[in-house]
Amino acid sequence: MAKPGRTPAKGAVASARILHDGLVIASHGRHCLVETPAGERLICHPRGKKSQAVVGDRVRWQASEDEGTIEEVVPRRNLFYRQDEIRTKSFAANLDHVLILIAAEPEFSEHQLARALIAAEAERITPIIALNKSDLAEPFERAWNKLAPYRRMHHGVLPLSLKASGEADYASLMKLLAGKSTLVLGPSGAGKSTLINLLVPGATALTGEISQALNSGKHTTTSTTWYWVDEARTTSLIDSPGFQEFGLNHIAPMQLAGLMPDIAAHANDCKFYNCTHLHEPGCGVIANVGAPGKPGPISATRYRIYGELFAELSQSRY
Ligand SMILES: Nc1nc2c(ncn2[C@@H]2O[C@H](COP(=O)(O)OP(=O)(O)OP(=O)(O)O)[C@@H](O)[C@H]2O)c(=O)[nH]1
Ligand SMILES: [Zn+2]
Repeated sequence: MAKPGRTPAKGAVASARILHDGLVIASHGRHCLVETPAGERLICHPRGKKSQAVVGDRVRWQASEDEGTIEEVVPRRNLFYRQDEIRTKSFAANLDHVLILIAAEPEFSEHQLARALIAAEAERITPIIALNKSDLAEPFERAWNKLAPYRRMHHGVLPLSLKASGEADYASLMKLLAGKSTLVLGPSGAGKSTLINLLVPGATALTGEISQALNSGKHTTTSTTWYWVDEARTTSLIDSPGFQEFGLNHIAPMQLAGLMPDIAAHANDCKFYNCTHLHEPGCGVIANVGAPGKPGPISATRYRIYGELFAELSQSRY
């Protein structure tokens, strides 16, 4: 925000009653940082419940003193969120991709990965899985093998070594991400900061400035931040914590199979139209689950995750 033209916008103060376009690039509590089409940034407050915005939202705002009020949130094309028994947490809106970054080390949780992929499918957001630290040969091979079912699914897996081959990784990431808005998620230690700093030099410093602006000088971290990768502002990365405890309470148990592509591929071959794929005779899913020594199109682990999630989501409904 120290960049010329990017200070909280004094120039944005205009006569009242005029609505301006803006993009929400960070939020903290109820207020957010809004960027104007000219690249100026200012703090805005929601007018009421209906104008509560999240990062990635396009908004219409009105100037007030040196700040603004959000008068309207433009209808979203999608909203990536998680939901547990207690609360709903929105990560970001209007996304093209969710990039899930995991690494050879520390070992990742397949359960957590499966949950994030399901949440992305539910909002029709294209997921990308990247596996970092390919320089750690042995753990990488183990993780790569564990990802076999995901490599076979439509999204594939992108191998990275962000520290060892930054330049090559920059090129392969940009090939996928150019012109798109991508939310980056990942467990702690996978290399999320390394990735963001590779694509957005100075991102860490920028985050500090943004959270200071939003918290009136206090040093607390903002939960979600939008970064432009290019000067022309066509490619963006959104950094958000919260890969852990990925609640899927917003998804109905009977929706689940359709959101897991390897299971969905066989879910229409069942004898009963309302098959839960848990125990029914003539189930096309069960018939395609692999067993030790007999790999099937659906991995035994993926099928187990399906069953566990089905039980969890059935329980949370009552
Ligand atoms: N061997 C190896 N280490 C890497 C690679 N990329 C990142 N690291 C290291 O992994 C550690 C974690 O990287 P960060 O970028 O801080 O990870 P993060 O996901 O942001 O982690 P949190 O800050 O805990 O959320 C650091 O010590 C990095 O130097 C890589 O390609 N290979
Ligand atoms: Zn079935």
